[in-house]
Amino acid sequence: MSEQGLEARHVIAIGSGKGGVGKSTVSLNLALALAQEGASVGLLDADFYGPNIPVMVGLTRTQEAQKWSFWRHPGAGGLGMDPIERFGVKIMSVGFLLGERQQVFSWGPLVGQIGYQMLHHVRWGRLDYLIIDLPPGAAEVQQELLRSLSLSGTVVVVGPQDVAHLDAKKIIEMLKKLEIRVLGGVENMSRVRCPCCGEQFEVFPHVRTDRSIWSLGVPLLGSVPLGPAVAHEANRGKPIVVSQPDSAEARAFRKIATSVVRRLHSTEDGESSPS
Ligand SMILES: Nc1ncnc2c1ncn2[C@@H]1O[C@H](COP(=O)(O)OP(=O)(O)OP(=O)(O)O)[C@@H](O)[C@H]1O
Repeated sequence: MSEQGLEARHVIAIGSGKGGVGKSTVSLNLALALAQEGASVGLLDADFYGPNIPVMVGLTRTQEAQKWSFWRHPGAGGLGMDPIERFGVKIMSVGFLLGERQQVFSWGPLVGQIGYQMLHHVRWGRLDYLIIDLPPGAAEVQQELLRSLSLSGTVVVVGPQDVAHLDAKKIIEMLKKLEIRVLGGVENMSRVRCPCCGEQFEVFPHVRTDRSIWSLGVPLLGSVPLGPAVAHEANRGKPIVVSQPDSAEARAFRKIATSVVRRLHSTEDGESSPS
């Protein structure tokens, strides 16, 4: 799709019902896995309340912004803004424009405008995929942002807890109402992998299928185990897909990338669910 500054074949938003389930981790590692396959990839961190992608790629801004500047579209006499390239992915984040500890309380009315600006007034160049990390939840802010985007589809990230699925169902209902396609779900931190023997086990009680998002016919794109290295590497600014490409977690992210591409090229909905 091509509209003003953005020329992307596919724009994919990553959402979650709850915070902390790994939405940014999935967004980043999915973008990197697609880039490793030779695609031209952009990543827009639109998580207004917790823009964590900069930290996860080793970039932080300490200086607080005094006001939000609206820069103009590059083609309309404005300068536009360049994304920052890390590990082969072009990145733009709310976190590049605010201080790391800066809290903004009144995003509400501006979200649509800022979302549009970060999408269309940034010099992304030609992209195969633009991945968008949404704020968690299904409130007015998320709806406003989603309305301002022209999406190929969405991916919903869930944790292994009953309540994570309960909240994720709300975002799926919201996407249905907005007539936005759900490409599938990612189950993150579903199992813990023992660093000594590699054996995997569940920490939380298994979510009953009828209470899970899979009961809504959402296809499972892949499951990522809870691996301490994912968090350690992210804190060092080195995403796991880049720093430990042979790990079980990196392999899981690459499998998710393959599933996403497959889903983009299929028109069918409602596939497999986890056992
Ligand atoms: N599979 C995993 N194994 C271990 N740690 C993980 C995994 N996935 C994510 N984490 C860690 O969990 C924490 C939360 O992840 P992340 O920031 O991606 O969540 P989020 O859903 O985007 O949160 P929020 O929306 O509240 O910002 C981070 O410290 C991250 O490194």
